[in-house]
Amino acid sequence: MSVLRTIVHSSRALVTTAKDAARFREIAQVFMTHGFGWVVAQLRLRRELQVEHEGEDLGRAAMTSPDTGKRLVKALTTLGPTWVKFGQILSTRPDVLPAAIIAELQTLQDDVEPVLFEDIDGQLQRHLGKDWRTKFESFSEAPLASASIGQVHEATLNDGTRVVLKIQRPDIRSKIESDVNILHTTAGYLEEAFEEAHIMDLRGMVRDFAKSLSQELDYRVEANNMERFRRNFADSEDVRVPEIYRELSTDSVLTMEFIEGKKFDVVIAEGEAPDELARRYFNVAYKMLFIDGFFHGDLHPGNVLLMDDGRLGLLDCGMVGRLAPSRKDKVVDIIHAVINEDLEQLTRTFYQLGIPTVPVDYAAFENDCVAIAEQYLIGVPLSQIEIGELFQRLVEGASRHSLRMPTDFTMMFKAIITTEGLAKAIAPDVDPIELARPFITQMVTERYSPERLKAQAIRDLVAFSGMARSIPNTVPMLFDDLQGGKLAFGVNDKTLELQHKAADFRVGRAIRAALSISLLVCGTVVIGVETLPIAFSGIPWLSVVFWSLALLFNATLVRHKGLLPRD
Ligand SMILES: Nc1ncnc2c1ncn2[C@@H]1O[C@H](COP(=O)(O)OP(=O)(O)OP(=O)(O)O)[C@@H](O)[C@H]1O
Repeated sequence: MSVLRTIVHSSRALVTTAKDAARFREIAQVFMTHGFGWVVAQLRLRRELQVEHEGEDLGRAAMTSPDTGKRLVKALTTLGPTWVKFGQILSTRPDVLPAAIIAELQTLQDDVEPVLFEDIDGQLQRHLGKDWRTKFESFSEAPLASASIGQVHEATLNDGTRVVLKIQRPDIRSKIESDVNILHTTAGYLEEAFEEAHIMDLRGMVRDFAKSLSQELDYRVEANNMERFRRNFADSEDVRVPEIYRELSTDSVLTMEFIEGKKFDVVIAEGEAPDELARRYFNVAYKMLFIDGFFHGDLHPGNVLLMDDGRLGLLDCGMVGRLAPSRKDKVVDIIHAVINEDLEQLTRTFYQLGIPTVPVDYAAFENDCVAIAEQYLIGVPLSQIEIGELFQRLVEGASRHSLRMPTDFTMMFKAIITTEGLAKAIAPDVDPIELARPFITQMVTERYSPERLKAQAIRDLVAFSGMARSIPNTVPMLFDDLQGGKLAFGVNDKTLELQHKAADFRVGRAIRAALSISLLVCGTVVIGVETLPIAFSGIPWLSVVFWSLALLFNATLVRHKGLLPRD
């Protein structure tokens, strides 16, 4: 099993191998040289790795300065593709790093040497066969582009079709695996040394990162993504996704249709774009996000081409995001709340989406989020609402209350920020919310469509009947546990503490629900008894007592402010 996959499936830091040790030392040295000696010192690794302290040390206090961000960018660029990509992922996490550093990380670019053609030739022989040249009428040995994982070459098939081949650098897989291994080990050390790293589940972040890199390293995944985009946009006149030539593609070589066009960053720099282009771009991005729930994870201007016929050519589909239907419902709630300036609903939905790392004080969280949302929404015309920035600030706000956003949502927010930024750069007057309206309407219609409601009702019924069947067994067990004192928890770990509190809360709720139902039933039976000839004048009062007790138990169910019931 590859190291990347091991990391994806393992929750413990791996002990680095002897081969990794030299690289580990090199990485620590690079960070020290760029002013991060204090981190290495805090991890108590200086002596172990035998690294020397060179130059100025920025110290922890400088964490919010742009200079720290610039130095971090230099260190990551020096360390190569894995670290550049991880930096790019961190740049989408305002809940993890201060805004000044995020702004610098957003400038991270690959800075790589092209691969020699003899190495490319070796890769093509290994993957397409020794006679690979016979499969092409012509093949351009000068690269069209050289990126961190692969190099792109132009070619012509024997039937005259223009194609490009994305060919992986020969040694990239093992280099990335070794670096991710080190990154994972370092994340474990950082979690032990810094509480923030622990709260943010840095190892979990590295695991997600390893998963997405292992997908980027397998070009068959990119081919699948492209084919899915092609299906989703089969009827669209707005977009063109390159066709894949499967017989000339493997996990390390991707052969696809050549898309002739001008990159969006050039279009923007030339300043010649009509509003219609921004509209097209929004239509494509909104359909991916809101209708398909399957979206391009990196729709920056370098990955979009403007074709001669006005269509948009989509490139680099290795990283994609997904939103399940239930998540899309939350997006509807958020946008609905934004349009209606309903700050309470906006806050509540963010809370429901977040993953708490410690028990959350909901009232304080709500105060903070409402204050943030007010700045962006109240009195601001719809066309001028900066929705991406609002989400970013809300994610930051949530993190101050130890609420982490799930990865699919941070990816979605990043996609919205990129879309908004790009479309505004093309046409500053375009109104993103107005353009989103038809998509939101369609999402709402789908959400309440008879088919969806019927499917949901069936799912609820199945879940409810399962629960009803288990009540006769679980309620007596819960009473036994309660009497035996097994429901008392004594946990120090903050994350576990929360989970246990939530479990405790659910168990308590189940018991109170069972008791109140029993009391209601008792009250009703007693009323029934009262109607018998041997009526006893105290019985109606007995019923009132039972019902009042039932009410009292239920009232306690809704008093848990800090742990609002989640869905
Ligand atoms: N189908 C295509 N048609 C025309 N040009 C293409 C096509 N695919 C890629 N290119 C060119 O190659 C460049 C790099 O391709 P791509 O963005 O897919 O690589 P990358 O994913 O950035 O590489 P890496 O994953 O190694 O960072 C593009 O910016 C574009 O100029």
